[in-house]
Amino acid sequence: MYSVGQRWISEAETDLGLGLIQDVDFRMVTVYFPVIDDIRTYSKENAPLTRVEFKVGDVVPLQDGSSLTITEVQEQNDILFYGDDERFIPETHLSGQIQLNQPADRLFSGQIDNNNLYELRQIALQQLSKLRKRPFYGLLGGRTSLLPHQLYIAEQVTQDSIPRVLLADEVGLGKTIEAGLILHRLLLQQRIARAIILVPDHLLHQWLVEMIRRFNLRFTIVDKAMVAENRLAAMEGEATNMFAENQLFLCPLSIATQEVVAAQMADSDWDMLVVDEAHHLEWDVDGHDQAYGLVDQIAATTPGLLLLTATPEQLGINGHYARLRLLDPERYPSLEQFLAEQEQYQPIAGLASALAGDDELSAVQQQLLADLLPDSVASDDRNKQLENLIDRCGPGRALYRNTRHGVTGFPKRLATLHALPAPAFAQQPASELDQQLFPELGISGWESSDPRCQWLVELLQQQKKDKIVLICHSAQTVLDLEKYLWESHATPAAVFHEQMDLVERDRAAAYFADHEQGARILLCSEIGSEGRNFQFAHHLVLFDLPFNCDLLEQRIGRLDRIGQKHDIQIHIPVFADHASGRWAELLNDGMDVFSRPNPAAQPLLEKHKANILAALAGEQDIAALTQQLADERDALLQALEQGRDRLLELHSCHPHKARELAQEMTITHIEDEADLNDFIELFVDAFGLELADLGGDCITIAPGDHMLVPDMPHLPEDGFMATTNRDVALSRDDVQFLSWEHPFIDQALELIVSSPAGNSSVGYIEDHGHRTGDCFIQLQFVAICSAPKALQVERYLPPDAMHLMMTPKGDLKVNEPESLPGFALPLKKGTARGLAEQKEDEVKPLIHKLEKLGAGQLSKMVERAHDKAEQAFSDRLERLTALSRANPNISQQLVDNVKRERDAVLAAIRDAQLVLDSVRLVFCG
Ligand SMILES: Nc1ncnc2c1ncn2[C@@H]1O[C@H](COP(=O)(O)OP(=O)(O)OP(=O)(O)O)[C@@H](O)[C@H]1O
Repeated sequence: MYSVGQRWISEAETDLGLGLIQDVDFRMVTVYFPVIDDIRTYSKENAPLTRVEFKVGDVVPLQDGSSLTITEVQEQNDILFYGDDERFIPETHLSGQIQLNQPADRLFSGQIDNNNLYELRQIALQQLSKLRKRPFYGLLGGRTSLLPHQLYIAEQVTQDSIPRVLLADEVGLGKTIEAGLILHRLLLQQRIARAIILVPDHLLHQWLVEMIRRFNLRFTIVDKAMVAENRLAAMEGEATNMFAENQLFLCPLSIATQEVVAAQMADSDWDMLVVDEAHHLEWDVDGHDQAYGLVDQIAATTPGLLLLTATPEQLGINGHYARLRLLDPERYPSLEQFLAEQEQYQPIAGLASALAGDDELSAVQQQLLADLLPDSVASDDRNKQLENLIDRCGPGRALYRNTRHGVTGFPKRLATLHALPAPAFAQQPASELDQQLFPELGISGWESSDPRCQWLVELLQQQKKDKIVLICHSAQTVLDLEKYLWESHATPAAVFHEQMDLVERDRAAAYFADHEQGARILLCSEIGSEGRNFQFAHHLVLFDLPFNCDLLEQRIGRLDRIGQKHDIQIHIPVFADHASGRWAELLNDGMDVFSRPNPAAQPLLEKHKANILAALAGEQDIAALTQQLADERDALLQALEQGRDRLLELHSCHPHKARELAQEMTITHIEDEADLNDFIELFVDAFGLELADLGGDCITIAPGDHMLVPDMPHLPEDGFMATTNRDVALSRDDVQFLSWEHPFIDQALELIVSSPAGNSSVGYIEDHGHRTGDCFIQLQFVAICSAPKALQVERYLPPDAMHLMMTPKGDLKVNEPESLPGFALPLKKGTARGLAEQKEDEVKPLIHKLEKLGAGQLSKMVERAHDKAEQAFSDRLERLTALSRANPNISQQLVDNVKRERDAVLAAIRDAQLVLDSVRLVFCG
């Protein structure tokens, strides 16, 4: 078969050009590829090579740069000689640049793909088109349950431009997941490439793991070693920006605020900045902290900004305003205006609720609607009116907050106060608040006389096997308690406090999480009260109570989060007749902070701070104050529920739409799962990978011995375990969750459509009603737009642009591949080649004719896509323009951005080209 000097082409890597056989032995064949000036050695048995033979009429380029129009072909000693009227050239002299990857060229030069590969290519094209058109593309591939409130936010904020929003869902409702969904979608759509996440130090690894495990997003951690290396390089005169090498970074706040790191970070270009626990960014009229300054600086030049906090007002309303200002400076020009607006939401919320509930509008509400939305008052569409009202007159488009009230399905919080006698050290007069609330601080050996310690031991005994999280104010208390439990009762505890380094903290959390061997109790200082996931436990001990209701909410939120399956038992040991006992009573009976997240609590604490402090010190009647707080709490809650919070709820999650979206996505996922399983089987088979069924909906995919493409990205050397079943993926971290959005599948799709694999094929059908030997010609065209992917032009002009089929009788079928009478069956390669050669003279001109016909359809296709895109953009623009007139929520810059995007999309559509993607001849057998 193979002879030295012959020209062959690699079927899998056609971009290598025309290869020259250099050596053949009894087992191997060696081919030199001039284009890459390199050789490849293949086993003779199954080399993916095709012999290249040109024919009379072909024009071929030669090594000397000239070309030859072939008029005669001769063969001597297995080598072809091509001649025209003047010369005869051996095939060795042909240029190596020749690339036979066009479908028709491949078909008639014998590079005929297996029918399965052709089918696979069609599936890949259709699937890519389907994915690109999906409004929720990028939100299905995460290893997450499809929760309506999260999907709604992620879809809403990524629809138009790159989001700048405050994700302020109550604790544990999934802000990290929402941020992950948003990042995943934007990265997949290539609308962003460079992102940095700033996190409190103790949440660094949790973020890293969540991003990889759930979204396959690999972030580079900025750590001390990286900073030291950068410093060293600078000292050696090789200064570089440490953020230049990679695209996705996770940086602990303590490192981000170091001068040299902050400077390099601010000097880098980012597409997205994410800040977790953003309430720590401190701002006041008089100044701000370093972290706020850094975020302010980066936010000014970065298109996307996500701030995450469950307790936006934890450090005061001013700070909340300042963070909103970072997101949208034009919407929030001054603190005074912001505070004034807070007072005016009630009538708007009343109107919004009436519209949402389809209630009859009162005369006052009708007038309000006319005043607020003069352009949509006449509309019958209540949904639209509601949307417009929330858009234009709500607390701002930058703020999203889901609450348990809206999301539902959470377990109960059951708090028990345990009044214990105050030990002697706690009865000393204490002027400082900290001394009153945390009397053990600074007292050595306190644990031996503190009844809370013995009480804790008893609690551990009572709860038998259940895990317990204990949170207290200080690291020293944690250490003392650990010692006490171990030395007095041989009870090991996991500890988590600020004096441990990050690795030790993660190890401690893992030790506690371990079901079999782990500790039963985790002792945390206040740093354990933020962000961490301890929902596998349902007993929480609040060993002391901080003077901050939002902080308490954060503590309880460690257990009361998505995934919690039990009611949460909150145990609160306090001292009777003591500040700690009085504080617990005020919190429980006055402000009601333990039974549910209570938005009225922190404002009440701030308002009555002086009286509360006096009551703690025993200088004021506690019963009267408790009653006053309870009365005001109910009134404030009612006002909030009827005002700001109601608007926020309506804006953050339209329950009906959110449910519909989640349902649609669930159905799509089920369909996807079936399609994807078929695709994986075909792909693995066609590309020479190994697939094994492990049972329980799990498979392994591994490299095979005869891979079509030697190095497949995202395919580890020893393969990987995977599942397409979301429930299995959610319960098993050791298997990858394969979806159409998984990088391995995404790469597989790209690999198929960007290579010639499957673009020329021959098959046959039985039971066709035609003469044996007749053939159907199938041509698939793709639309190519040379526009950045970020513009997502494919939403309007999907790649699988047109399918043409000519029947043996000469009838033309447009976009009806299913009208082929029967499923095309594969032929042996030799038979397929013979049939294609036989029909070449007849079919080649027909293919050219069909190609021209296809090209003629381009203008109509472009026109349709243009109209569709224009319509979509005009809806968006109309809304934005109306908003910007009526409400400062929308800046002119946003309108201009959308216009620019529209112009670029329309231009790309106008310049689209139609290209023949694949050809198949289907013979009637
Ligand atoms: N859609 C989901 N599917 C599966 N698990 C989820 C989902 N959403 C959230 N979780 C899990 O619920 C827990 C809480 O989620 P997350 O950490 O995102 O909440 P959060 O709002 O950021 O919490 P916090 O207010 O404490 O910072 C985490 O363990 C997370 O992995």
